[in-house]
Amino acid sequence: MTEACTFVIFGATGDLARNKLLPALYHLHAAGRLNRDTRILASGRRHQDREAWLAETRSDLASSVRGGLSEEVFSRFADRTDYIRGDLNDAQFYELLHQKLSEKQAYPTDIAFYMALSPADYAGVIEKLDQVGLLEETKGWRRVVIEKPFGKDLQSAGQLQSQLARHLHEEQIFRIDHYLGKETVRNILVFRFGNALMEPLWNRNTIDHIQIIHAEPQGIGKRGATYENSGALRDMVQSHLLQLLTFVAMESPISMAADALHAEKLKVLKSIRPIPADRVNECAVRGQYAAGTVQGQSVVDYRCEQNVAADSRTETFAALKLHIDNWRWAGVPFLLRTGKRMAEKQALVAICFKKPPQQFFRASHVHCEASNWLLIGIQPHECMRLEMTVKAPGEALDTRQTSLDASFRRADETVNDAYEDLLLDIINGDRSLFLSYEEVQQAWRIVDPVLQAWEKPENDLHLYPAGSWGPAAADALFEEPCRFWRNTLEPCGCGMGKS
Ligand SMILES: NC(=O)C1=CN([C@@H]2O[C@H](COP(=O)(O)OP(=O)(O)OC[C@H]3O[C@@H](n4cnc5c(N)ncnc54)[C@H](OP(=O)(O)O)[C@@H]3O)[C@@H](O)[C@H]2O)C=CC1
Ligand SMILES: O=C1O[C@H](COP(=O)(O)O)[C@@H](O)[C@H](O)[C@H]1O
Repeated sequence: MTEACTFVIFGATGDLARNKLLPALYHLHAAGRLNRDTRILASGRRHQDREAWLAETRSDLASSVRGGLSEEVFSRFADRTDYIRGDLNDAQFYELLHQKLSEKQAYPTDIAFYMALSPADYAGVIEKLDQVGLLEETKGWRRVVIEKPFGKDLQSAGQLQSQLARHLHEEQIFRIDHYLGKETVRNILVFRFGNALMEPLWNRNTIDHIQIIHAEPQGIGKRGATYENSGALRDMVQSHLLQLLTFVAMESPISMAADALHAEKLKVLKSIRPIPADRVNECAVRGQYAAGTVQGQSVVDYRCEQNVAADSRTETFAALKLHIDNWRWAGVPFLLRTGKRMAEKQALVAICFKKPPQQFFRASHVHCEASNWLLIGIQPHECMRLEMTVKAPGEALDTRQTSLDASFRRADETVNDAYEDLLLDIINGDRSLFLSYEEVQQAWRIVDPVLQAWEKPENDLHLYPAGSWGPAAADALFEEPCRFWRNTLEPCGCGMGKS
């Protein structure tokens, strides 16, 4: 049970709120994790009143919540909620909001403001909240949740940070990256730092390269206008994939407290070698989906999606090769890849170990010697799976791949969605899984040269058919012939024994 507080959601009619935040709050409510006095004040433009907003919310939840919607649970959830309609640019809206939040005993005085908005709106909303006194902490705490991306490049992130710092102190700012709330992602920390076995292997001596992959069959839905200003590099790589990289690559922190984690993650980001402007094409590949078939459904070109320019050069696919210049990782490429309208949903970290120094069993392999892989499946399948070479039964010394699975969930255990755990952290004031500004700044430093190069029309944009694994050009990021993208958790083709 958490302490009573008020959640004000700006953008409660948008994609994030409807698909992630409200389901997470519903689940927390259903599980008895929200204090009975906790209240949710949703705000948006599209719906006239609470009834209209609630009807849509009910229908959204009915199609998304685990185990199906319970009318009884929903009715009590609805009792916690209210809706306020208004335009973010209208000063009067904030007066109304202030009045509502001051209604006697209606709202707990500890308030979290959630910015489920386009990044361009954050600073203006915070300034106006301050103008009407809603950020004063005299009667209770005020926390502001900022969604990614924090700015659109290094310079705008700096401006946003200065604007926020005028109204908030750092402990009030929760820069959220929902990937850090995912169960397997947090398990990376336990797997690495809770097992003495892994540490001696976790470095350049045994690891050949590391892949961090996110693929999704979905397109951009109704987010065309937002996505056109973003693209895959800003939408996924600058935030989620680089954060995953920090968990995989960081040194052991002195504790799991926020400051200690931030410090180690920051060291990794600072150690990433800058990509020189004239070498972007060697280290980065961008793509855009063309019409195709995804999971049996025909889909249109990205350029034919709603609110997308007919000549758009926005990337829906990005792949990047990075190097970390430190003692542990020198010479180990980190390959990051994300795409929309890909063949399957797949988020995973694939760690490829070096091959044994002597190839005793070469004759038994079809394509090339097998490597050991550690597959960290984030979604849809959560796993920690080590692929090993073993002897195939029979007279000859033939080999095959098998896997050791370190399952971390019993069949009867359910797992919270990332947003559920992160919302609890916000209520509890725990910032360890939220980002420091310095981390955001470093992440922009890494992607900025690529963003700038991609603004130039002469730099390649590779079209890929929807339903594929992206443009073939991304294969060229591997320097050696026997390296390949791990698209799925299926055992890899190499080293499966004689065919
Ligand atoms: N969608 C996702 O899966 C994820 C999104 N994010 C981040 O969350 C943020 C929001 O994204 P998303 O929900 O997809 O965006 P949407 O475009 O779907 O939603 C934007 C919201 O802002 C509201 N809004 C816009 N302008 C105004 C205005 N002038 N006055 C009042 N309300 C306004 C809209 O209200 P209305 O519709 O009523 O006009 C809508 O509720 C982004 O920063 C995104 O990067 C992060 C993780 C995942
Ligand atoms: O932040 C974002 O993440 C989603 C993917 O999140 P997941 O938890 O479903 O993997 C992505 O679709 C969206 O474009 C991006 O803004």
